[in-house]
Amino acid sequence: MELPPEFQIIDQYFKKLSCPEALDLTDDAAIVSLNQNEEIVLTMDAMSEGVHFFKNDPADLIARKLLRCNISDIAAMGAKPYGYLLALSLPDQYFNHQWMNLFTKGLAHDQKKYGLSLFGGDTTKNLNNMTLSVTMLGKVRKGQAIRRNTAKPTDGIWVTGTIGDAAMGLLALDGKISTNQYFIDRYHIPQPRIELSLNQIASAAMDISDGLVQDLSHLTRESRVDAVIYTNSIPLSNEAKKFQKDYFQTYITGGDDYELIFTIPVNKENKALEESKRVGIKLTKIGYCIEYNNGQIHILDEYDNEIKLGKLGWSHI
Ligand SMILES: Nc1ncnc2c1ncn2[C@@H]1O[C@H](COP(=O)(O)OP(=O)(O)OP(=O)(O)O)[C@@H](O)[C@H]1O
Ligand SMILES: Cc1ncc(C[n+]2csc(CCOP(=O)(O)O)c2C)c(N)n1
Ligand SMILES: [Mg+2]
Repeated sequence: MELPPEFQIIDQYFKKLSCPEALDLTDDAAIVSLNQNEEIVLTMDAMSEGVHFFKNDPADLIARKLLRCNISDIAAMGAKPYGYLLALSLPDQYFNHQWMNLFTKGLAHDQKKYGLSLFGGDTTKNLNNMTLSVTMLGKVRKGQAIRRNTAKPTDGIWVTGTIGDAAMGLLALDGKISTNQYFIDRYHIPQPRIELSLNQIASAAMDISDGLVQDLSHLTRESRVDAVIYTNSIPLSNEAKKFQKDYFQTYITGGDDYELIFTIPVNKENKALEESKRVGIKLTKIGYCIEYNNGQIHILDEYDNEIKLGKLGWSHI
């Protein structure tokens, strides 16, 4: 399958600047050896006003989403968060006690929750928009990071939690559906699945930021498998079930989920379900991998008819 434009730019211009640790700029994070037993996982996610969040969103929620999007990439690699660097580029109006105090309260709240600390950063003025950027470090036992490119035909395809709630939150905040606090909370406060330890269970993993189908297409392309997924199996919240028919494409292409999508060999499914029980995170099998034919994803409805989508997910360009 063809790369979305954003990823064509990365592939064409930035890949040639990268080192082996960068994994060809095709994964959620880079992996750098720390010592004999550990590796450092490195990722960076930026957020801009009007693109990732709303200018008037409460500062503590902006801060928490910023950390959580990055933590989600660490979780996608099967690593645990260690610390982060923070770059702020803000218009004048945000450099005041009220905004800074609330923003740093949000950071402090999630630092505590996820056992993180701040290593450093940079603060600049921005003449136009607010842009916030985090570089996050995680740690993982050597050789245990979970890559995107290691799924095999017959492996099951699984997701954590429920899909599509945050995309509905965005519609609610945009006034396109009536206001719904559950969806809005799912948009503002992602739940990175860091507690889940799938290191010796999953054959490949990534997080869903751009939309389930598009992100799965990265996993299939990199792993050189195709995928079959069933619309009926995609886990929806009780709220989302109320809207299902009209908004199904939004659920699977809207993004902002920060759930994990991963593959498991069939003989390890029981182990995965034990881990799910241990941490209290729901895992759902939505399909399976088949032999490679261009990394295609076949989406089958309840009658086994294949659904074709206009767009697979979010691309910035
Ligand atoms: N400007 C850039 N320079 C170098 N590498 C980049 C750049 N932009 C993206 N990358 C790399 O390209 C890959 C894909 O980036 P992307 O931000 O889409 O990550 P993702 O994990 O797929 O999505 P998300 O960050 O939303 O979870 C990553 O390896 C990332 O480090
Ligand atoms: C105000 C507003 N408008 C639109 C969206 C939707 N959105 C923006 S970026 C993105 C993908 C993840 O980002 P990235 O690929 O940069 O990590 C998604 C789903 C939003 N969150 N807020
Ligand atoms: Mg990611």
